Amino acid sequence: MSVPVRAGPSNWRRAATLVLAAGWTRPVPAAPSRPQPPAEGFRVLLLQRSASQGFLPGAHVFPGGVLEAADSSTDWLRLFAPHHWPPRFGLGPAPPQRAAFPVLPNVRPGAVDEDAAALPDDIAFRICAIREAFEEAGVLLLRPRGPRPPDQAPGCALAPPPALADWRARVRRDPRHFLSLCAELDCTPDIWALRDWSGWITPFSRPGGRRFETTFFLCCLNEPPPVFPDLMEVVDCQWSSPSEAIESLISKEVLLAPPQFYEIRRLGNFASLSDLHKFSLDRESEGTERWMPIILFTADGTIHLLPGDEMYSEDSNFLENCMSTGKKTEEIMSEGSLGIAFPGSLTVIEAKILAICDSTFSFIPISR
Ligand SMILES: Nc1ncnc2c1ncn2[C@@H]1O[C@H](COP(=O)(O)O)[C@@H](OP(=O)(O)O)[C@H]1O
Ligand SMILES: CCC(=O)SCCNC(=O)CCNC(=O)[C@H](O)C(C)(C)COP(=O)(O)O
Ligand SMILES: [Mg+2]
Repeated sequence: MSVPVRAGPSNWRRAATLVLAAGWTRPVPAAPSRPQPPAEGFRVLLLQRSASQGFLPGAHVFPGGVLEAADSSTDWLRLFAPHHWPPRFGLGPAPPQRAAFPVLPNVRPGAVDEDAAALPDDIAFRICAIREAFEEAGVLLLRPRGPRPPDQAPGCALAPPPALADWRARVRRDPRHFLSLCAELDCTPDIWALRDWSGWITPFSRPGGRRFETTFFLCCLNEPPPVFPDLMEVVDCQWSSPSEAIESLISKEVLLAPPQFYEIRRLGNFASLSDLHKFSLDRESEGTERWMPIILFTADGTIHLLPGDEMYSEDSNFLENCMSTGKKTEEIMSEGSLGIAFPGSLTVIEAKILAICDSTFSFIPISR
């Protein structure tokens, strides 16, 4: 095993993304390719990125993007007052910080002026995810200003505002306008509907490659809201059950990057929206895991290793480097060195099907 590339430190972008899961009770139209309704009873929103995007062009992702200074602005305090205030804004106790590999350098260029007063990250990243869902998909996760409702049932999105296109253009031009939109509607971002879910750090792939430190939230909605792709950053959308999304990946109808693939596989463990919702509430006190895949270049392909894989190494060297091997992907897989001995992992057959994608994926347990 060698470590071929030495690179300068990456330029980290802090980002947030939102897994929107909606109960699905509508009759599914019979289509020859998909005769069966999904077993899961819920679907997740996937947005197709424009082919002209600099990062993951054409891929299907959850709504999300980079944290803007406006998301952390203390101007939000006036809107949340008098019902909610720092540090938790009614979110409940802060989840424990889990010791995590890797520790990123504490350099956060561009995102937030560290000298200025700012909202706590837990709030700012939620506002970011909600703003991005509005910008990219026209989905408005707001709730009327006022005390938090006592129950924690799945939420619902607000109807899109009249002049959606104007507001969206304004917010895209200047993210501070998202606060103006909320004020005009006498609402706040529904930060309480978002559950901490996971975190993903873009692996090192090449010097100067784009790297994100992305916080993933889950939001369960009783019903799928209408979606209006912005037709710029995002060109298409679909509500897919986890099994439909994986089928589409295997048949190459969609391209999913490892974090989206892994999270969708994991969502496939839940039979209903209420199971998923209950799970997301129950686990909140445990804190989330934040993972960085390590890219392993084989003689004929690429493998993304994940924590738990036999070859995964918690060595900070791999923060800015890949692994490489002279062996072929098939050989590595047949050696079982990707953690396929773990119970609940993808079967070798599924793994081989997935290997026809440009990258293969890690085969650690996709468990709850
Ligand atoms: N009309 C368009 N077509 C393609 N990409 C667009 C676009 N308008 C904005 N984008 C890109 O979408 C990204 C914004 O993503 P987000 O707001 O979700 O963080 C930016 O990418 P860059 O980061 O490459 O500039 C931006 O350039
Ligand atoms: C080299 C191959 C890869 O990088 S695979 C991993 C790609 N994904 C991530 O790094 C983290 C998850 N990313 C996302 O959810 C989104 O891509 C995003 C929200 C960071 C996108 O941000 P954008 O500003 O481009 O909309
Ligand atoms: Mg985006």
